[in-house]
Amino acid sequence: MVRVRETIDRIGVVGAGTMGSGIAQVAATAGHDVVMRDIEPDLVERGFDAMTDSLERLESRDALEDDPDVIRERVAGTTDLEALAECDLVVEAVVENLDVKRELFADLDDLLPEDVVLATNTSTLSITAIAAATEAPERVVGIHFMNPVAIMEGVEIVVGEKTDDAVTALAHEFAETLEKTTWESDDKPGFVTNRILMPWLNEGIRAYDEGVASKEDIDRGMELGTNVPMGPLTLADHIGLDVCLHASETLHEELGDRYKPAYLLKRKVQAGDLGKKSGVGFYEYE
Ligand SMILES: NC(=O)c1ccc[n+]([C@@H]2O[C@H](COP(=O)([O-])OP(=O)(O)OC[C@H]3O[C@@H](n4cnc5c(N)ncnc54)[C@H](O)[C@@H]3O)[C@@H](O)[C@H]2O)c1
Repeated sequence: MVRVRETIDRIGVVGAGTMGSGIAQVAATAGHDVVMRDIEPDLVERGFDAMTDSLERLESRDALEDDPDVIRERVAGTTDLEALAECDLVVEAVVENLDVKRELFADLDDLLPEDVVLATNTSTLSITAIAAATEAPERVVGIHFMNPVAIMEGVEIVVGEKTDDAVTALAHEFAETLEKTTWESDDKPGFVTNRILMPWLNEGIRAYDEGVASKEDIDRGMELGTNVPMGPLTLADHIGLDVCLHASETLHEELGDRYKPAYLLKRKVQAGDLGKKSGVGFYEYE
C-alpha cells in the first residue's frame, strides 16, 4: 500500500473550465483552500466568473452555509503550475485529450511529493494510460464529477490498473467531504455512466432522425415512461453535442459498432449547433 496524506486541506485543480471551476467551487464550499490553475489569466478569470454566478444562484436558494465571498476567497487563481506544489490532493480537469493529460501528469508527478494523490476528471479516457505517464501510477485515480458539479450529487471513482487501494479509499473519502455520494468503476471505456448513457443518447437521436416520433415526444416518452428527469435530446443539448460526439467516438473506437455515433449528431456538430451553449441544438435556447 502506498502512503497517502492523512489530512487533506489544500486542493489543487488544474483547468478552470466548466468542470474545473465547479470542482474548485465545491471544494471551497466544503472549507478547503483551493489553487485553481489554467493556462491564461483570462481563462482563470472566466472560471471565477462561473463560480460567482453559481454561488449567487445557490445563495438565492439558501443553499450555502457561508457567504459566497468567503467561499470565493478560499480559491486562489494562477497560471503557474508550481503554485500547486503545496497541495495535498490535485484534481485535473483540462481538455479531454490524452496527450495533454499525459504531459500534465508527468509534470505533476515531478512537482508533487509522492504521498499526494493525483486525480483525473476524465469522462472517457483511460486512467491507466494517463497514469502511465508518471513514475508512480499507483497514486493516480479517476474522480469523475458530473456536470453541473455544484448540483449533481454523484461522483464516480475510477480505479486504474495500478491504482493503490489506499488511493481509491482516499478518493471516496474526499468526494464524501464535498457532500457527494460515490460509486466505483473499473477503468473500462466510459466507466459506468458514459458507457450506458452514450448509446442511450445516440439511440434517442436516431429515433428522432428515423421519424419514430417528434423530438418532444421522444423526450416526453422517456421522461414519463421511464422516470428519467430529462429525455435524450434535451439532455444531449445540455451536455453539448460536441462533447457527446467526442465521447461516442472514443467509445466507438474502444468498444466497436454498438457505440457508433448517430449520423444526425455528427451533422449537428458540423453545422455548429452544439446545444444549449451555442443557442441551438435539437431545441432553441434564449
Ligand atoms: N463538461 C462536462 O459535462 C464534463 C463532465 C464530466 C467530466 N468532464 C471532463 O472534465 C474535463 C474538463 O472538461 P470541461 O468541460 O471542464 O472542459 P472546458 O473546455 O470547459 O475546460 C477545460 C479547461 O482546461 C484548460 N486547460 C487546457 N490545458 C491545460 C493545462 N495544461 N493546464 C491547465 N489548464 C488547461 C483550458 O484552457 C480550459 O479552460 C474533461 O476531461 C472532460 O471530459 C466534463
